[in-house]
Amino acid sequence: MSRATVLEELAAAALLRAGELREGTDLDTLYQEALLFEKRDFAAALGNPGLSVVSEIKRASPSAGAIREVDPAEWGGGYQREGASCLSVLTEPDRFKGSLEDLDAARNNTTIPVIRKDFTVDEAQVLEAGTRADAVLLIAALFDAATLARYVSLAVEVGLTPLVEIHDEEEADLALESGARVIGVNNRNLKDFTVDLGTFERLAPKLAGATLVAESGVRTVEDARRMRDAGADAVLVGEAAMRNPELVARMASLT
Ligand SMILES: O=P(O)(O)OC[C@@H](O)[C@@H](O)c1c[nH]c2ccccc12
Repeated sequence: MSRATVLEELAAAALLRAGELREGTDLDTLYQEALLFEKRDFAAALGNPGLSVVSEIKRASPSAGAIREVDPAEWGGGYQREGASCLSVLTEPDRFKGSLEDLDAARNNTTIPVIRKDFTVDEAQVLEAGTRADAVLLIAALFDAATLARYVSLAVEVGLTPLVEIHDEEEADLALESGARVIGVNNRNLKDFTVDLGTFERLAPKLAGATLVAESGVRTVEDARRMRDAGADAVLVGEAAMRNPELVARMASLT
C-alpha cells in the first residue's frame, strides 16, 4: 500500500467528521440555518483598493509543527487593529489544532469577514461553514470538476464567498470552470510542503478577471510587494503573522 500524502490523510479525516456531522443533523436544517446567518462580504473586502491582507489564526501546521498558542478572540481583534481586511481561521483539529470554537471566538470579537479554513470534502461542511463564517475554502485538488462547481454554487446560494484554492495549471482551469470569482493560488505544495512564490507569478496571468489571493510563504513586506506586483489583490499570511502580527500593518499599507 502506498503512503498517503498529508493532504489525502487530512481529507480522509475530514470525511469521517462530515459523516458525524450528517448523523447529528440533517442537510435541510443546516441549509436553513446557513441562509439565516448574516454574512460579512469577504469578496468585497478583498477587492478594496490597495493590497488586502488576510491574516490567519493557525496554532500549528503539518509543515511548521507548533507555531503559537493564542487566544483566538484576542488574536483576531489584534489582526483587525493591525489593518487586516479579513481573517482566516483554521478549524482542522488534528494537524492544525483548530476548531469551530476558534472561528466563533475570532469572528465574535471582530467586524471583518472570516473564512473557515479546513479540508472541506462534503456539502454538509459547506453548509456548516455557512452557519458561522463568511467564506469557505474549497481546495480544487480534492474535487472533480462537477463537484467543485456544485459546492461553489451551494456556497454562493447560502451567502458564502467560496475561495477556490489551486496549485497548478490544471487546477486553474478547474477553478475558472467552477464559476468561482475568488481564486487563491497556494504557493505551498500540499503534497511535499515546498514553497515557491513563483507559483503565484506563473499562474496569475491565467486567472484574469478573478479576485486573486496569494497564499502561503509570504513572510516579509518584500514578499507581499512581489505578490502585489504579480497581480495579487490580497495576500494570505499565516505563520509569519502568527510570529509577528505587526507585519500585517506593514503589508496592509502597501498601495
Ligand atoms: O503560514 P503561511 O505560509 O503564511 O500560509 C498561510 C496559508 O496560506 C496556509 O495556512 C494554507 C493555505 N492553504 C491551506 C489549506 C489548508 C490549510 C492551510 C492552508
